[in-house]
Amino acid sequence: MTKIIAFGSDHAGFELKEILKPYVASLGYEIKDYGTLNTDSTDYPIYGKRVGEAIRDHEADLGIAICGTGIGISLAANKVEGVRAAPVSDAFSAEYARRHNDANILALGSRVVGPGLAEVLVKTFLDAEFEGGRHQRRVDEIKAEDARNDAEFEALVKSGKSAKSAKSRA
Ligand SMILES: O=C(CO)[C@H](O)[C@H](O)[C@H](O)COP(=O)(O)O
Repeated sequence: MTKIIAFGSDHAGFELKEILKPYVASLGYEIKDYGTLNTDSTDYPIYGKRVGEAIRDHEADLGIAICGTGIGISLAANKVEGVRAAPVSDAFSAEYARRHNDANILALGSRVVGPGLAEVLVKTFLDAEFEGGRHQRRVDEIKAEDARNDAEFEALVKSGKSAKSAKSRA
């Protein structure tokens, strides 16, 4: 089944978003655009939230969120339950954000990376697969925190599926 990629950006990321959308479509993905729709000054939390909610609500499989640095929009997206947004500007991190962290949103800084590197980062991210195994346990621990479910986190630790106890981490 064709995977759906949710795009979102603020004004700083708009032009890069418009460059990346046809590129990602050419790779065989379906595109959904959650704005912004022009370069008028706006606020990145709006679009980080929208892309995050698209992932949470299963409207899209993965997201690409763009602001000037990639930081603000990833901070906003990461407030949405189930979102793991990774601000990335190198290919190694783009690959391992998927392989080890099961990141579901790639956050890019349009003032950090040019369009050529951005395409490499996007393709690397989309091509990589989550490895599971020991990484699943760690992502599960993030999910437990994500839901602010301390009981679930403690249960994971007690079950022995977690590497260390919560106390030894403190
Ligand atoms: O990078 C960003 C947030 O992390 C934003 O895209 C903006 O670049 C930054 O907030 C500056 O915004 P400006 O209004 O374009 O100066």
